[in-house]
Amino acid sequence: MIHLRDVSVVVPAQRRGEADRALLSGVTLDLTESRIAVIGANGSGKSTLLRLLNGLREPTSGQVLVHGHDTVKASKKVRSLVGFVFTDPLAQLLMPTPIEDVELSLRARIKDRAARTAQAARLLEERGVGRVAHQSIYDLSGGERQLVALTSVLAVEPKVVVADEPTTLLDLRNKMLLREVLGALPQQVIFSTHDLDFAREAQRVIVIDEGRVLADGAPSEAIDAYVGAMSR
Ligand SMILES: Nc1ncnc2c1ncn2[C@@H]1O[C@H](COP(=O)(O)OP(=O)(O)OP(=O)(O)O)[C@@H](O)[C@H]1O
Repeated sequence: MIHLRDVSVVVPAQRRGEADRALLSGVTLDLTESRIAVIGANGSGKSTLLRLLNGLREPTSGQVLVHGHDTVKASKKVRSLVGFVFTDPLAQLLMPTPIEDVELSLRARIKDRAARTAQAARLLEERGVGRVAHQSIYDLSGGERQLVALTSVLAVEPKVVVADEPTTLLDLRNKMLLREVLGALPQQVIFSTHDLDFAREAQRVIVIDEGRVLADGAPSEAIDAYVGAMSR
């Protein structure tokens, strides 16, 4: 459960004479549903919103609470509660091979090395990427990489998974597979997407426009509001 209270994110002017720039303005949201999609035009503020949810970005004003923990004051706790999946898995895969990457995620919970390796192998197997466990991450397909990144994120057993356009770089087959995998997770999943069919699978859709919430509610109504706004 995540609550945003009158959150704004403002970046200071880069040059003299320029105004400060608000990336998000006065956003208040109670994120309680188990599947929430965030949609909006390029540059509308979707990534900025999602990054607030695990403390990757701090609000300039207002507050973000994750299961009661303030993302600024309790950033370490919040990062353990919220796993973040990036559009490009290479942005988050830190180790040369999948098995090492998942092992790294498991380091805090499993001290014994052999047990950790065995668990990493089991988790990769469960996600259908066991056969590439020892391959270089650079030799994996985009779909395999995204599944490995997700395996590493899930290895720390977060309560919430936040995914920033997780299917954008994937082909149709892998898009479908990842949608299925995310759909089956027991965790709360909050994702941004430009794929309106994917957004329709959520219980709730939030439309961001120029840093503000333009619409928020059942998928069909929120998507209609978005399409209407984009057609104007
Ligand atoms: N650190 C920053 N400093 C200045 N501007 C920034 C910063 N981070 C993001 N922006 C700007 O804020 C706006 C919103 O960016 P954001 O990445 O949240 O959009 P988005 O809705 O996720 O876009 P897309 O669909 O293209 O991924 C963009 O115009 C971006 O250039």
